[in-house]
Amino acid sequence: MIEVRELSRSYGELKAVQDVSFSIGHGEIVGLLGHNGAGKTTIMKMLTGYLEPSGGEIRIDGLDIAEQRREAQRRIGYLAENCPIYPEMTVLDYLDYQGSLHGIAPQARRSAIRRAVERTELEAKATALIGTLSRGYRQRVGVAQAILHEPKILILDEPTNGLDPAQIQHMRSLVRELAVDATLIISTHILQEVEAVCGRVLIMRGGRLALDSQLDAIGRQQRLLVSLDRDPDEVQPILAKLAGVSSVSVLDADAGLRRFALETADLRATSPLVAQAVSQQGWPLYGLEPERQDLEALFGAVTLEQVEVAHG
Ligand SMILES: Nc1ncnc2c1ncn2[C@@H]1O[C@H](COP(=O)(O)OP(=O)(O)OP(=O)(O)O)[C@@H](O)[C@H]1O
Repeated sequence: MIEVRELSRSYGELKAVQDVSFSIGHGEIVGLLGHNGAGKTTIMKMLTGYLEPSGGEIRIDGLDIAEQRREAQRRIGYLAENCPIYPEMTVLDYLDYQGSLHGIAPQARRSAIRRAVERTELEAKATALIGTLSRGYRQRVGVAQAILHEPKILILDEPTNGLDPAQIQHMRSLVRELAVDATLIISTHILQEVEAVCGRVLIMRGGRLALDSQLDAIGRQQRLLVSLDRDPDEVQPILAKLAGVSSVSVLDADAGLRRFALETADLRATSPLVAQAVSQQGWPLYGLEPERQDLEALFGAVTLEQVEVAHG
């Protein structure tokens, strides 16, 4: 449904997005995560055809966005980060205007607007001026605009940004409801957002795709964290050769202590082997524990500068 191959975008010297590839199937809800400036909005603008890539290819439903931009855009609904909304227009007038931009014929527009207003629960505010609405309602107007032409793909840039907890709950249930008959990409830097609604996560770091994983696979990953006061050059050859250990990397370092992350198929079997090897070397063992493997831990690990020192 969405195919992205080696996508890049530079702003002058700055490489905002570099060689990003992924494909997203029908009905998936994908969270695009990353710190500020990681490249999320730039990717979304390219996916929606509003920004030209410097390199690479995007296909929407088989259509090359560079060659069939209009056709591709008909399949996409987009809530931009700071959704440009006209404060002096009423909700209905704004949706009518957006409907015309989406190419919906005047006779079909009325029922499309009614449906979008119902789905976003905007009935009570339909005749209000947009400038008088709370942030939560304005976001709903943005979503209503994005779903007017019933797109197969919805791209929402920070849909809960600036909302209060009740509005966030409402937006989350709306997103889940929209996902019943559309493919969704949601950009956010809020991890709970992704955990609450997404099935898969793409994590960006410095313009590159650092991780692409199903959320249910994340809990199953097995890593053992070992805290030592030794150099990676010293530790790596010893730990990497232990039975079951497939890689050893430095997770972080603090006050002379390094945490090494060991990938292993069997945490239980590997732990005593590590303790034994460390003790045989005469190294003090400052910590030995399974990694807390939730999205937060994973996000921290992949967005930190991670130093890979070995692959067994
Ligand atoms: N029009 C522009 N001109 C120059 N640099 C830009 C432009 N738009 C974005 N950038 C830069 O490109 C990088 C990626 O920005 P982008 O907005 O895609 O990140 P983001 O992950 O969406 O961040 P945020 O979470 O803050 O919205 C940043 O360093 C940003 O400053």
